[in-house]
Amino acid sequence: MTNQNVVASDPKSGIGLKITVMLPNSSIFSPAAGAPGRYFSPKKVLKRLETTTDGAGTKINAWVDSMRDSSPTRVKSSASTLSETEEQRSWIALHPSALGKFEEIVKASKGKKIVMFLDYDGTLAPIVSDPDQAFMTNEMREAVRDIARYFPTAIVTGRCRDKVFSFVQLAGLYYAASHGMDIKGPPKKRKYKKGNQGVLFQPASEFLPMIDEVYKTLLEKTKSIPGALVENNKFCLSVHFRCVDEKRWGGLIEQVRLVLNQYPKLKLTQGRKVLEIRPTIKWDKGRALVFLLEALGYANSKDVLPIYIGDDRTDEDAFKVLRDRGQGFGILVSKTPKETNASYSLQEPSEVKDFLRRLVEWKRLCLRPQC
Ligand SMILES: O=P(O)(O)OC[C@H]1O[C@H](O[C@H]2O[C@H](CO)[C@@H](O)[C@H](O)[C@H]2O)[C@H](O)[C@@H](O)[C@@H]1O
Repeated sequence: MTNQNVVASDPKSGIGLKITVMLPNSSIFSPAAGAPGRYFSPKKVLKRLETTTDGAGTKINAWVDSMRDSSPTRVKSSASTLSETEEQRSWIALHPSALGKFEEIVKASKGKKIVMFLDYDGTLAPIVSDPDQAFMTNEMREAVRDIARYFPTAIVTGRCRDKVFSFVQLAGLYYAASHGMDIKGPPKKRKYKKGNQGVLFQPASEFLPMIDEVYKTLLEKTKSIPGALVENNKFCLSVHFRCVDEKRWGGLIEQVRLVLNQYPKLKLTQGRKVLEIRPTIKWDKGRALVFLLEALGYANSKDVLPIYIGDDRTDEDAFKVLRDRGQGFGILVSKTPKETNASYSLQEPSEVKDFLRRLVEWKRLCLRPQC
């Protein structure tokens, strides 16, 4: 257990109260309580302190609260002092539209090679309730294909590689699937050894049998929960709760936690209405981005401008890498203010498509002889 500061605002007086509460230590996943700048009503704080626990002592209610927040964590500044519009305005000032600041972005790329990193769900394709139906539009496919003609481009996704390829259907890209644990380059690259069919890195291969076993167990354990869906992403698993009645979220997380208690080498994280199970190895989308930059010959290079576009909590690892390196830009796809390490924002996949098209147009103009 650790002490954490939670700021709760009294609904009547509107006064913010700073309360120190004990929260479970979790190397697996820290529910959002106590995150900087987050505000909770006293009722919500008390709810968090309820003592429903699973076998590992983790508070189920804290998980359910966190599941409600979804991904990434919504910014909730003091509701009593800031209206939603003001909140939106101050967030946009910090994370302006990448379309509005397009000139600023391309100016920063002067003398540098742009490398594009694109998340899939929520970025290239809109969020839908059935994960098997998350198709991207043909217009988006064309925009990605054009982008990849001018700039090295990688799809960085939690999905398994075959699945995301069946959606994207573009061969000339890098694919960093299963949250970056399955990285493959374009097929005809001679740069990589013959025979490896373009596979560059699979840091979690030893976990395959375990992931498969947990997949089967979770299918069994969750089958009585209507709407619950377990997706096998090869090196990781997704347990979807988008179609599960909120009253049953507690039961679902309890089942998942009970199974995972038997597998200390797996960890649980959270995405958009999804629980994600992954090996505890130190690998994420941020590390995959660094790996790909190195594979492309840009290790420690100042001549590169990586641009990463994503919408999810897992994309924050990549945004953070860019921020820490002071290199390139993260662009968060979100309509609402969220805690993020991204520099810019776009509202939805259609804006992502517009941004990609503008980059292509700009590059074509630059390649003209008079430019
Ligand atoms: O890294 P990503 O490409 O963003 O993948 C993250 C997860 O995306 C998918 O789930 C999300 O999209 C679904 C379809 O729109 C939606 O139903 C679900 O609620 C979202 O969480 C995918 O199904 C997961 O396996 C990925 O981990």
